Amino acid sequence: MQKKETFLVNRLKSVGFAFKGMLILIRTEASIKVQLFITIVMTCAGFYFDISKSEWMAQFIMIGIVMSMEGMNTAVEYIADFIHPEYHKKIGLIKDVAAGAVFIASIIAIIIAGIIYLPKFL
Ligand SMILES: Nc1ncnc2c1ncn2[C@@H]1O[C@H](COP(=O)(O)OP(=O)(O)OP(=O)(O)O)[C@@H](O)[C@H]1O
Repeated sequence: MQKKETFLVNRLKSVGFAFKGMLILIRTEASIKVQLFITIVMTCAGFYFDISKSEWMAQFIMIGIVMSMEGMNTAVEYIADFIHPEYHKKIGLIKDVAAGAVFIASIIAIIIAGIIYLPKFL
């Protein structure tokens, strides 16, 4: 019983730390702010064009992937700046690759948005 409570308390604490991390991202990262704005716009567009259940799912999956990738990219940037604050070719490469991962997700998100919304204009 004691062990189970400790496990639960630890899980709750982890959720608290994760929530704190999410707030830090929203408060400090310009890209996350932009993505949140895009999320609001796309949600309004979803209601306006009355998109289907599967279109809502595709839209939110892509929003989730892009924003999570952005969060991981920020974490990589923090690690890189912490372990090597000075200029280094390898740090540049590491940051570029992490940013590239966000870029891939963003391109797919734009393609999915095109698949959902372009037919509504044609
Ligand atoms: N210490 C470094 N050494 C070498 N190149 C670096 C270094 N820091 C940044 N760069 C280069 O500058 C680019 C931008 O890095 P920066 O840390 O400013 O990210 P950012 O543009 O602020 O990203 P985000 O908008 O996602 O926060 C990197 O992708 C890399 O090419």
